[in-house]
Amino acid sequence: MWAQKVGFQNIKKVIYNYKKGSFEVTYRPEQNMRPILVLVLSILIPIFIFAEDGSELWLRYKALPVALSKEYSQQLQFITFETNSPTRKIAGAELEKALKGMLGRVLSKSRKIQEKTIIIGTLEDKSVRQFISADTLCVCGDEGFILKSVDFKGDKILLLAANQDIGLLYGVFELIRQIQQGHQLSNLNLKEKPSYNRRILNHWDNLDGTVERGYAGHSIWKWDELPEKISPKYEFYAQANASIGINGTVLNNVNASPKILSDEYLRKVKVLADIFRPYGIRVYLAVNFSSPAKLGGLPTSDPLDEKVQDWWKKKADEIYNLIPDFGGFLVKANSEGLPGPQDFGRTHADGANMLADALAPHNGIVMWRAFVYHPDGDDRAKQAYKEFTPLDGKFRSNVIIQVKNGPIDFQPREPFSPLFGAMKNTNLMPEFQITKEYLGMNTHLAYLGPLFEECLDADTYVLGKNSTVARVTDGSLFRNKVTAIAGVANIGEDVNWCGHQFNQANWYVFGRLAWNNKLSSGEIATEWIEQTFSRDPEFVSEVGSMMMQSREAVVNYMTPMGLHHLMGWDHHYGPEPWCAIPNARPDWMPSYYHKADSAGIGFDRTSTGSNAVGQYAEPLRSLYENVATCAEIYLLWFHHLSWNYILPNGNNLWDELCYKYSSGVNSVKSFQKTWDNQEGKIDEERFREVQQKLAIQEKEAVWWRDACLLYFQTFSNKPIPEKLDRPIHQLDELKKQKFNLKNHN
Ligand SMILES: CO[C@H]1[C@H](O)[C@@H](O)[C@H](O)O[C@@H]1C(=O)O
Repeated sequence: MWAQKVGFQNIKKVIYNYKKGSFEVTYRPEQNMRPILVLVLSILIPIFIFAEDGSELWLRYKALPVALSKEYSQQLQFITFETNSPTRKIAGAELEKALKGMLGRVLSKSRKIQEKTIIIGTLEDKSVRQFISADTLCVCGDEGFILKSVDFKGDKILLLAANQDIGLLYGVFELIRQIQQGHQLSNLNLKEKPSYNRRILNHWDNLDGTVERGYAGHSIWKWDELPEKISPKYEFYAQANASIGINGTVLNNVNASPKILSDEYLRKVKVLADIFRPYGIRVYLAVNFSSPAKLGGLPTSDPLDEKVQDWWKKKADEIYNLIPDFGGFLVKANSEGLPGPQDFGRTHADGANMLADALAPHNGIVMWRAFVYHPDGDDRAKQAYKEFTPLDGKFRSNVIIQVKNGPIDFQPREPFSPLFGAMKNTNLMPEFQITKEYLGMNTHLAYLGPLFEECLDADTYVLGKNSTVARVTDGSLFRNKVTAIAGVANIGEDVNWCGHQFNQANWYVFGRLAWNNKLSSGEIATEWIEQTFSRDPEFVSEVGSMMMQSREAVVNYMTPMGLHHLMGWDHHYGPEPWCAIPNARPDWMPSYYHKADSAGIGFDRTSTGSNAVGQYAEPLRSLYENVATCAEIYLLWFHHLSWNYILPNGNNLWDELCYKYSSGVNSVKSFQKTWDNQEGKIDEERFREVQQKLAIQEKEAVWWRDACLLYFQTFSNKPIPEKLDRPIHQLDELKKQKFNLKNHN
């Protein structure tokens, strides 16, 4: 009836015009209701389709409170900025869009410098040269910038200066951030230079569109559509990355298909590289070491074979012909069944150097992963160090060894990998995992800022005190020319990009720490919340504190006190501490790691155990070795302790484990309350989505607690302390449950 009244029966088709941002309606002959219809559709349908969903990430540019907006509007009225390059155009457009959104106005372009102006440019711009010298700018390097308030005829104006256009784009994003957060512009005096030269996302995206350990849907790279069809997401991806300083992306999985280097795929890669270039983002590819044989048809892929070397050289030439600023290769070799130089009796250095020689004429680099372990009977945690330290100094200068933050595999908590600092004559870069393979994937809320920070700030002591992982890898300790940091991306084609609204914060914090490894994860959380959700001080403080506790909560309900790898061996999601598959690799089984028995629990890595402590520099080695000085967070990583072992707080080990698991569950319950308090402060859609996920997280935290405590209790034979909640599950039932990740996500 109603539809008939407004004339819906007359509509032939409705198309959304992306460029105009409105709907176009085609009618059948009678068009008497046309104007009303257009109005109704243009208002209602966009609201329905484009309700808040997280797709804009942190680039929302919401209107600021009137008073604040007025204040900024008074300070900023004119802009002097020649937007004469693709990067400058992007920077100019972004600033305009942001100011329109936040202040409801745009700046007037002006060539003449006058009060209330922002001047943006490099030393090529006369307006900038008036205020700054090459000497002052040289501290910013190629990508940094200076953003400061300068005196002008008794007034203050803003200056954003850089050596290169890309620095201007980064500076514009910084200025937008400052305004979004309501900071005073008149006191601004920022001199920025990124901590690492290469700040790279690693996509574990397969060519068939699936993503290894990806929990946000399929890959955003549409290989079957490229090079002809270009998704609008590619550009938004570049923009989001540039906003946090990421300047490189490895497009494909480290478990690499040789096909990525085929002519067909390189043409697709070129299209992406062209889109990313003005955003300062270089493309890199993960390569399969057997490509010469598998793709090129050679009889071998031996790195010392001249034909193989020649094949790689020609391949590099072909790539650089298409993509002149191609970044280089990422290689997973002789790891988890992948081919590598050891297949031919050669070393990692032989393999990496061969590729490095092919890339060197084009200034490309090789990122060679140190994620290696073999079921050889020795402690898995020791293997990368054992395999790589003898090769120190043997790698070419354009090779960098990519080392996971911990010695095992992206666990909720691990001590830092002992390789950091142990190879003083080799470039080394940290690899973090942004996708939360072992921390609840797209369901659990866990902000990884504190995890990344814990590793970067950890002191390796290799050159005495303050030899942190950050300084070991960013060139400040060993003066490396090639510096880099990588994060395994959590991006997919889900509407909100990352599978969980709060997973966006992990992409964000990775980028911000890669840009400046001295920032604190708490500061970054605040920035992210203010841009993504709200500037309401109560919201920021409550949600910020929830985020800051969230990773520790996961540690507590999954793997407290240094326990690790208790997850199901294949899905890595839920608890399976009992898992023992006959004939499977022992180092994939949880029992390999917890070593629970009637005497106690934990992995003895002291000098009388596997002696993994021996790989750390003094005084760490002794601190870890001695149970009395080993930090409680790493206790069961380094020690096998009796259930009766008494901790400094007076609890025995069993009781303390029970308290820790319970406290993890209680934290999640408190997160639920915190979040419920925020109702009405943000849009309904994202509010409900997070609320529902927290409810699942609470259930699963209880699942984790019960599974681990009930199972370990079969060894400890001790009761759960009186004060604590009782398990709600039965161990037998839990063991029988067949967990299927596919049904879960
Ligand atoms: C790409 O493979 C991954 C594998 O899926 C993952 O379970 C493990 O964490 O690490 C591997 C790696 O880092 O190479």
